[in-house]
Amino acid sequence: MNLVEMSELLGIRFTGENQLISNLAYDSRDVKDGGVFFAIRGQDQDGHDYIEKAIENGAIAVVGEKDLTLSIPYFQVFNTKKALAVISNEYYETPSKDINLVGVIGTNGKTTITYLIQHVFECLGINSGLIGTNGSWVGSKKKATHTTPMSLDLNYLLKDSVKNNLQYLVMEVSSHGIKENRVDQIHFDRLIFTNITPEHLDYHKTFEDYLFTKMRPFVQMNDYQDHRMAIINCDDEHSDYFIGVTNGRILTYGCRPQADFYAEDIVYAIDHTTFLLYVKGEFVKRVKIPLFGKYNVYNVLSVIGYFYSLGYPVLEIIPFIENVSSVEGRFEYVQTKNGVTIVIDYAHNPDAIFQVLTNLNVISQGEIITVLGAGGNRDKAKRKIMGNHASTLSDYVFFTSDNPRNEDPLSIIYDLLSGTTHRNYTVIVDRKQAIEAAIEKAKPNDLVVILGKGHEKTQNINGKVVPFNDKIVVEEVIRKRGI
Ligand SMILES: CC(=O)N[C@H]1[C@@H](OP(=O)(O)OP(=O)(O)OC[C@H]2O[C@@H](n3ccc(=O)[nH]c3=O)[C@H](O)[C@@H]2O)O[C@H](CO)[C@@H](O)[C@@H]1O[C@H](C)C(=O)N[C@@H](C)C(=O)N[C@H](CCC(=O)O)C(=O)O
Ligand SMILES: Nc1ncnc2c1ncn2[C@@H]1O[C@H](COP(=O)(O)OP(=O)(O)OP(=O)(O)O)[C@@H](O)[C@H]1O
Ligand SMILES: N[C@H](CCC[C@H](N)C(=O)O)C(=O)O
Ligand SMILES: [Mg+2]
Repeated sequence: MNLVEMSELLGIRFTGENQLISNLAYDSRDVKDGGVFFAIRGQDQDGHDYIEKAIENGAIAVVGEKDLTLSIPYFQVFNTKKALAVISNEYYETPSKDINLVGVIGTNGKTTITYLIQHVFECLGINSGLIGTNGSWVGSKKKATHTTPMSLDLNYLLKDSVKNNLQYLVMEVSSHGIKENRVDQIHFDRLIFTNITPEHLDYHKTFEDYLFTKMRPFVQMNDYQDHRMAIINCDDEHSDYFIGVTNGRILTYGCRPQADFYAEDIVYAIDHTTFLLYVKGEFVKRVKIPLFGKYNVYNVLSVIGYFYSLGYPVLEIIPFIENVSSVEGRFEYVQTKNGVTIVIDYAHNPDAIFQVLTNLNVISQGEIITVLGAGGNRDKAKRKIMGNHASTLSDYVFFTSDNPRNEDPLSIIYDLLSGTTHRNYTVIVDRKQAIEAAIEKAKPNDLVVILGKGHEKTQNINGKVVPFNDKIVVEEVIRKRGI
């Protein structure tokens, strides 16, 4: 791509010297000789302040929102993130068109579903890639900075997937990703809707904005592939909105007979769940999944629906799902020699906490001792409800820290405590000590449920990122106590 071509895509008249673009960057530190720098107004910083740095690093042009006169060509646009999505899509030759892309959208379940889908592809011997919270895999493993990467990084990963001959790519689509224009221009072949419950209201301000943001890709998909299809959880109270905006074919899943993929008679155990599966009203079989809880039945139904939509017989897919291992940080558990079960799970919003704890109450034979914190610099409204669920659905709670970031850890904990209805808790700010105390308190048959951080390997305290992993802490405590 050259500057003239870029200007045409941006709808801006350009009469300067035409030059070839050698790279695109939205961070001045990533600009190389011959590159175009996209200046983004951020929450903490303003990319426009780094234009000089970008020029020093070799930028030949800048795209930005402010009214500026520069020593190199400057393209003023209304929204730089939107411009970056358009340009990076063209720069990489619309790679999303050249791969079967499935996007998973919803408050909870995205990482689990994407992992299950990739596992099934692997079992089928089909090359597939994955982009999500726990990293991306498009031929080689890459660490993720975001669940849904910036448009430029996403288009690069998609191009890489095409180059690596991946036939399918499954990706998590976060509401931040949609609102930050990271998935503009992306051609989804399938979309899965999991559920929507309040989350990220610090960013979206209202639940309606969160809902309409999540609906956007379903509307966007109407402009693209003819064989598009959406797989929608029809038990979610907002599912009609998603069904309503989708022009393509729709498959539904849920625990009501009206659903195309329907589960009933769910039986729970710590290490598995079974349910009767019906497809389009026909009984298929009792399915046994090595995953915990009703919410995972929903996740599995969506995966069955997805493969059905691709034309795979359901009975061919089920055995693969029945032999899956658990997703890192999602309901991973150990049983100690003294009969205590310790669960590590990524539940970090009200609905996830509610789901995990209500399901655990069904199987619990002793007490439930929960360890919970809430993220700093994030949605404050959810904390009270999280605290309420933890205290009403557990016998005892250790309220602690979970990435306080730049907030005072104690004030976050006070917000959690404001939702408690009785005094069945202790506050221990240090997460390691809280985990130790919870395990120490547990008697045989009790469940220790450590929520919120799942797979995370670090904790952000006072803006500093320090190594921290719930699983390693648990292993250390077990070893130290010889239990
Ligand atoms: C709300 C949000 O998404 N913020 C994103 C936003 O950050 P920001 O607006 O604060 O950026 P900033 O740090 O102020 O910098 C502004 C610009 O200056 C640039 N810059 C900065 C320094 C420099 O030397 N040179 C330079 O050019 C930066 O690259 C940036 O483009 O733009 C940055 C990239 O330009 C992102 O890294 C950042 O994501 C932050 C880290 C983040 O935490 N996002 C989370 C909330 C998020 O997106 N989460 C969702 C998952 C949520 C879920 O489902 O639970 C996700 O998809 O990951
Ligand atoms: N379908 C579901 N409905 C409600 N809760 C779920 C569901 N699936 C998983 N959970 C809960 O949510 C937690 C996070 O699950 P998962 O990582 O799959 O979701 P996610 O949508 O990818 O989350 P994130 O937006 O943080 O990336 C799990 O650890 C579990 O507690
Ligand atoms: N994608 C979510 C992850 C939250 C995980 C939890 N441990 C926290 O830090 O709040 C976010 O960035 O808001
Ligand atoms: Mg995720």
